[in-house]
Amino acid sequence: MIIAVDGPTASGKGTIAKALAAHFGLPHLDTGLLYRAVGRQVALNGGNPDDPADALVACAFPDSLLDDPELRSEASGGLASRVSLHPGVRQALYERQRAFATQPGGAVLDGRDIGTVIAPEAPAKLFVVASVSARAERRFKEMQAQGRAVALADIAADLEARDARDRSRAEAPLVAAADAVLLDTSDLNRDEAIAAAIAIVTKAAGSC
Ligand SMILES: Nc1ncnc2c1ncn2[C@@H]1O[C@H](COP(=O)(O)OP(=O)(O)O)[C@@H](O)[C@H]1O
Ligand SMILES: Nc1ccn([C@H]2C[C@H](O)[C@@H](COP(=O)(O)OP(=O)(O)O)O2)c(=O)n1
Repeated sequence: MIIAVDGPTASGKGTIAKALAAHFGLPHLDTGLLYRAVGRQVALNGGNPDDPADALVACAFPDSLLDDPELRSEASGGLASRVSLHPGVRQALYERQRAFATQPGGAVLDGRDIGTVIAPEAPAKLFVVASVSARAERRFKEMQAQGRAVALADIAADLEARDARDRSRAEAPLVAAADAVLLDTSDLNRDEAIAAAIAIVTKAAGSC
C-alpha cells in the first residue's frame, strides 16, 4: 500500500509519516530532504537557487549529502523551497520518488505533491495542516532545544513566506488531492495526531 502524506512545514507530516511507516511496517521517504539537498548543493556550488540552470546542475548531488545535518536547518528549508519552483528540478527528482513509491509491498512518502503528482493512485492520502501559531510554536521549541536564539515572530513570518511560495508555484503546488483526508493537528499532541493518522489509513486500507 502506498501512503501519501502531504502538508505545509511544521504541520507534523514527517512525524506522522515516520510513525505510519513503523506501524504498517513500510519503508519511508522524506521527499523534502531531496529538495533540501539540491538547495544545499546549489549553495556549495556558489550558484543561485533562483536560477533554473544552477538548480538543475545541483540535482546531481552526491547521496552522501543526504546525511549532512545542515540539511535540517531552516536555511536549507528556504533554499529547498526556492529550487523546488523549477520544473526541471521537479522532473529530475521525479523518477527517484516514483521508484520508491512503487516498490513491491508499498511505501510511505511525505512531501508536498505525493498525493497529486508522485503517487496519485495511492489508496491512502493524508493532507496534514495546523495553524500558523501552532506550527511556529513547534519550530520555536525545536530551535530552543538546539540552543538557537530565534524570535517567534520571525519563525512565523518565515513559515508563512514558505507556505505562500509552495502554494502559489505553477508546477505541483502545495494543495490537497481531491481524495485526501484532511488532518488538522493544531489541537492534537504528537500521540493523538499519530493515532488519528493510523485510523485514517486503516479505514482507507479496508476500503481498497
Ligand atoms: N501534533 C504535534 N504536537 C506538537 N508538536 C508536534 C506535533 N507533531 C509534530 N510536532 C513537533 O513539531 C515539529 C515539526 O514536526 P515535523 O513532523 O518535523 O513537521 P513537518 O514534517 O510537517 O515539517 C517537530 O519538532 C515535532 O516533534
Ligand atoms: N515533495 C516535495 C517536498 C518538498 N518540497 C519543497 C518545498 C518545501 O518548502 C521544501 C522543504 O520541504 P520539507 O518537507 O523538507 O520541509 P518541512 O520539513 O516541511 O519544513 O522543499 C517540494 O516542493 N515537494
